[in-house]
Amino acid sequence: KKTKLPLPPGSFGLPIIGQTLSYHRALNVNAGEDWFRRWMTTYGPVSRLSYFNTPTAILAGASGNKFIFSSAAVTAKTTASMARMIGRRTVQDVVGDEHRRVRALILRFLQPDACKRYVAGMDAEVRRHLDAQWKGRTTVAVMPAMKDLTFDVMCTGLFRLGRDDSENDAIRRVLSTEFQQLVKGISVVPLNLPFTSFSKCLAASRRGRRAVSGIIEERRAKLEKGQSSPADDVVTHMIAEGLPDEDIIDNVMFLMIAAHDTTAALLTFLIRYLDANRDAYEKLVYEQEEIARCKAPDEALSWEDLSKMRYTWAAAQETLRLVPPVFSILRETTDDIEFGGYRIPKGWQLLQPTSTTHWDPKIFPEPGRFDPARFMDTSVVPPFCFIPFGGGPRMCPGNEFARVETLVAVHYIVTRFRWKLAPGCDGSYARFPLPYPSQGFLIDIETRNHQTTNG
Ligand code: HEM
Repeated sequence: KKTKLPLPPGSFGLPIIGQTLSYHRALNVNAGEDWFRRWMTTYGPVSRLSYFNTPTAILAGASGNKFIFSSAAVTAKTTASMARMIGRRTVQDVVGDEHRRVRALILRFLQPDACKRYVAGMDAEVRRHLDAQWKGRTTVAVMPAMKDLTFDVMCTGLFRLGRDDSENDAIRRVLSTEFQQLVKGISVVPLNLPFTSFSKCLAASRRGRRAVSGIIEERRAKLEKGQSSPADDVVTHMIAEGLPDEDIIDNVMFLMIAAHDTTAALLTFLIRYLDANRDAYEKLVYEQEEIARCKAPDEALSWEDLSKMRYTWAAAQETLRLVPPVFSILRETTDDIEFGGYRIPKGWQLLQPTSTTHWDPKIFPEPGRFDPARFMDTSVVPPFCFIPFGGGPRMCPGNEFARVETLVAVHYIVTRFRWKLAPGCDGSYARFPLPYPSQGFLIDIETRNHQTTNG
């Protein structure tokens, strides 16, 4: 329905370029929060701009979040670069009943009951990684190490790429290499010219898709021979449910992007904040040592152990507030909408920065301070203000998987090692658009003399 309401205030900037370059430049020097603050000081909480050559509105604050997570006239939107690298049939792209169906297929492997079954496998992966990449070393680049870890946890848990045969190891290596490249292209301008970084990402995407296609063939053969069941893993489940191969590939590619760098960023920045906040560090170590004390050497963590890690998860949530791996959420209007006294036409994008609530001193006093106590009782956090996993029907279905993985990893890191920022590493970071610390966040480590800890 057409209304007479005005468009939001703002500017579309220069043709084609709009505000894309200036916003991305700000992200690259970790000034995204300031960029939005300045924009909103000029134009107010509801404003317009041009992002990737598309009219875009910002609906800042809790009411804006609530609106985009609950309005029937708003749907998901993927950047053009993501769509070309990952595909156009991912759970994030499809809508309505199709979205519900694909999401339910994926959720079956991500809800708490499924995550319970992953704990032992995650435990083994974390120990294996710490033995291979931390033990005996004096310095560790945390982000690359966490990326390797979360990639392997995802392959083992979600995709059941076993550790027991060299073929699976080879597939892991191919996928890991291609995704390191792919992730660099998430929000670049999709210019497929020779030697652009985007063309390298597209080439990586093609190789990654071939590897995923190989996994599908192998899983289909097993299913047909009765050697596997749809309940075994998400790929076999999608095959059994009759999803076309191209859709399965798109979804596996999407899950691989969604599941590993985000959690790697959370773990890296949690380690960074614990280094800088000794009080929180001591509390968290105390909690983990109490759990370790009750375990036999080499006994894996259990689901019950995880339920005792309240302070650790509060510290992780505080990290997600301060450095959300996903800086802003993108949506699209499917109809004209009205919000805050303005009209936002059908087909516009909505760009929702998390920082407008995460860093609002009225919601989180002294927002720059790392204070896990804010999340010890989450019922006091006002609704729609803490949105690292998004919200509404498209809220991240991997939040429980990420929680379990984070708790298991932190347990072994803090009970087995001490760390401090390495000389010459300043702990700063940039966004591409995921946060990446300078030098990968380099730390000096020493092994703890742990009589009480397992592993
Ligand atoms: C700390 C880790 C993670 C963060 C911060 C995160 C954040 C997000 C955000 C902000 C969204 C968009 C939500 C929206 O549009 O409202 C999202 C979507 C999604 N995430 Fe995550 N995520 C994380 C881990 C994971 C993991 C481990 C998985 C899978 C194992 C996963 C799978 C997905 C999927 C499938 C979607 C699309 C959901 C849909 O469109 O219905 N994420 N995530």
